[in-house]
Amino acid sequence: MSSKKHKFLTQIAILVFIFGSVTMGVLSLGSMSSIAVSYGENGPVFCGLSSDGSHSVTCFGADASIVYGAPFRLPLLGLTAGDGFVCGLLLETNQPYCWGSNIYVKMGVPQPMEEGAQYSEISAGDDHLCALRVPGKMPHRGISSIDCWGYNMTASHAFAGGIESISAGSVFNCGLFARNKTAFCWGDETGSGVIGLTPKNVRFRSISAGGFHVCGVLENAQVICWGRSLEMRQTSSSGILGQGDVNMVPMDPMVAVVGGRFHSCGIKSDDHHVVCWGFTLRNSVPPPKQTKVYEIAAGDYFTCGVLAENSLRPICWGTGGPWSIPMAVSPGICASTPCGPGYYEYTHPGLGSKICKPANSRVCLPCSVGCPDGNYQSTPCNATSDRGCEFDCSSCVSGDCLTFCADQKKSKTRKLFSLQMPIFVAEIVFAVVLVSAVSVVAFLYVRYKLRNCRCSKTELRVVKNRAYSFHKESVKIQPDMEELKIRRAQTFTYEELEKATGGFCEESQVGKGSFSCVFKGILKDGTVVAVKRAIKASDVKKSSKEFHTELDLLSRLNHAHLLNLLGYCEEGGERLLVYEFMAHGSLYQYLHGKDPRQKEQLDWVRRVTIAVQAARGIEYLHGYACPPVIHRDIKSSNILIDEEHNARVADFGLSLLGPADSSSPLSELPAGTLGYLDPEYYRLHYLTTKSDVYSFGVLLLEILSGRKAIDMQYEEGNIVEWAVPLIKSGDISAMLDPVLKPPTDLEALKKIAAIACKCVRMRGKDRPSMDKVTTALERALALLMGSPCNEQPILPTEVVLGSSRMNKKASQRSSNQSCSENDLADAEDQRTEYRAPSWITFPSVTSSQRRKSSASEADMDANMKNNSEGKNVGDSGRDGLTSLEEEIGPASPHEDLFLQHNF
Ligand SMILES: Nc1ncnc2c1ncn2[C@@H]1O[C@H](COP(=O)(O)OP(=O)(O)OP(=O)(O)O)[C@@H](O)[C@H]1O
Repeated sequence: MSSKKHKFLTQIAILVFIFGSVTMGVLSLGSMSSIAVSYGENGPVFCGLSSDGSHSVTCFGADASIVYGAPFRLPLLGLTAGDGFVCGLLLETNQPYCWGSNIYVKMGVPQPMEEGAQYSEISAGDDHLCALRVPGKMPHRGISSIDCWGYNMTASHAFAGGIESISAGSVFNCGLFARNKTAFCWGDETGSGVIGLTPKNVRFRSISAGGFHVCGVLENAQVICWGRSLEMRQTSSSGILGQGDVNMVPMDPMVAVVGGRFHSCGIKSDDHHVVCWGFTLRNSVPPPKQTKVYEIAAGDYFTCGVLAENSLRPICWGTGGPWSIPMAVSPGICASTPCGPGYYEYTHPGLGSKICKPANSRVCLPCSVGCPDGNYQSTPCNATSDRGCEFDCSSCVSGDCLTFCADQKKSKTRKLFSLQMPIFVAEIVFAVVLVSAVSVVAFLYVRYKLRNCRCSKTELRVVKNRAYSFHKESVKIQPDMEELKIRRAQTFTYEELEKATGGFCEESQVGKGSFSCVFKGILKDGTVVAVKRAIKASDVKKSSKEFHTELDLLSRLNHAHLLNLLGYCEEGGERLLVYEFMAHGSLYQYLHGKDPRQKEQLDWVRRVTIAVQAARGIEYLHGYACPPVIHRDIKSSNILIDEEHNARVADFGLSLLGPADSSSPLSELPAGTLGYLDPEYYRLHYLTTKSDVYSFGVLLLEILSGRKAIDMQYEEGNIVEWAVPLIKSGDISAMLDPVLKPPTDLEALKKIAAIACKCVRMRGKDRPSMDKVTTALERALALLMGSPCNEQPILPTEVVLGSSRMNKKASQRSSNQSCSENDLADAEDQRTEYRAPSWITFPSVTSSQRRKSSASEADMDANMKNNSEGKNVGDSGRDGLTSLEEEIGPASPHEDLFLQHNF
């Protein structure tokens, strides 16, 4: 092979490899990107690769050694930056070239570790640079090499398995394995405190290191962060830093994240807007609102992005950097293979594909997932363009949407008018003539009929009264109609839903409940939905109440683990609710369905994850909805599993709005499902949020044992009566689902069983509140997933939930503290420490509302202090079901009514 050809093929191989890593959107403090932000004594410097295809770099900022040292004649593939220096990967040789002033990193090409070594990606930390070697150039197959230069870092590292990308933090580095997409980190653990916290067995799309933390985008596009930034809370009291905790990640799905010193920013996947969290310096410029970006890169306290518009202008925020950057930069790094699934090829309307120099190379950008609120997807993402979204004119909320729809309506009307004017006029004339003729005939007929009619005074009064009562009725009807005008739910016609479900045919039926049948349907725009059709009940009033309660509740509630109501239809006695379709049915189907393989699929981690997610949904109903909502029918058939295998709490048909003070009882006729029903509520009609806690406890036992709540094929048919004594005797293996192999360490499941026991206590006030249950379950899940220590519950919790929890004290506590303390008790002590502020997790409620709710729980807890909360599960003799009569008195006279109602 000629050397020219060899060089050409090598370059293709390099570009192919680069494509694999770069398109994953790994940009950060030091990762490679088309833009980079350096920081240090002289302040931040922005560098960017030109968008004209020259691959030349230009820098802006106060540090002259970087601005004037930039090798603008050398074409670069990508950039990365550290403290006082910037590096680029040379397009021709695939070797790093650094410039600026940092005594630890050599300027110019860093000495290659091996003669002729070529690199696919570079990433800079504070005082070091790491580079990932091109696999073809490595001596051993299946071994990846990463070379690092700089302070305490100069070494060549070999890793078993392909590495997809690397990202450098302040004094550490992380990488992502290509095969199983798990993260690994190495470097100075004492200085960073990040390495030991790296989550195991968690699959990432991309990771991105910041100063002392790392954030990663999970496969479901949720972001989790881990690291030591919490300790900077101390620094904040000195007045240097603003508030914020980088571990408290917004719930929004994202396509990319970057890490700054103690903050991170991400690009939201539905609208590509920037979202930032964590510490920022006081008086810093906030991140841009409602601004779409293609790419972002962070320095220490300064972050920049590339505007997603034709100008491709950089935009920056934070502290101290250059604000005006008069250049157009490339929206990403050039790759030589076609964009893979989930990516599209960027084309600039003016420049076309001139952005990339190597022949047949292109910039691949990640497809957006979903559309912003109030929009629907009009076109899917394809090889050359992102998905398109259009305003949904049937559910306009924003001003933009209203203007757009009004304009559209106007232009449609104008078009229609000009095309159909003559027909229209003829139709109107015809209609007027017809209506006049009918009116005249009707008038003459009525006059003829009434000619001999004389009303008595009594008759007149009756007529008057009727008129009055009609008026009264219409007055009463009005608010009901108003009630139906729900902000988010859309109205559907019966015909639309009939079509969507193939005429409600048997094949499309996916489930049946006591009040309804559930059908799978496909709407006109291709959205797959579940249509819940109310069974025409003889007691119409009751089912109407169900219908309206559910509508009202669902349209107001908003949480990742609640089932979203999309719309409704009420026509001619038919009542239908339209929900998101849950591709994997219900937890009940998994646990007790006919196919035993389904049950096996739910391994322990999956089961506990579902429990945690369901707990979060219920916790939201209790603690964040205002007034609190009591579900009243928590059971496995109401826990649905979505496409991504996340749990969603469904069926609010039996929900009641709770009293504002969640500890005060609501006397209602008991409703719910046998086996899950809180004995206190059932017997005394004493309904609080703790009734849901009881049902949730039963659900936990069901998840652990794989048994139904009531299963008459066993001698002991009631799950609580069977499982609780076994757990209390310490024989947990006897109650675990025999279908699954028990985990090697039973500790986590023991903890969950203990939580379940507490939930099913006889007295509501002795049961933990849902937020405590959630926290305890999350800690158990962390343990199950093999977190290094369950003192750090953030990682697996975040991993699974993609949500944010904060752990104020975790980093302050000594690391040698026991990992096996009673979790629920711990959780109770640290309740406030793990609580994410409501604006992140639950945007529909204010934190003050949350605090109020927590306070009322705290009051309750104070009363409970002398109770069994602090006791070991095993020593609470009063928990036994045999003490039911003694504890809550005789059965209520309404018991029969309850049975009729439910069964
Ligand atoms: N959104 C959905 N997507 C997919 N399947 C669903 C959806 N909603 C309900 N189902 C299926 O339909 C079944 C019946 O649901 P439904 O809410 O009507 O009754 P239920 O909760 O099982 O019983 P009950 O009404 O007696 O409480 C569920 O168990 C589930 O299998």
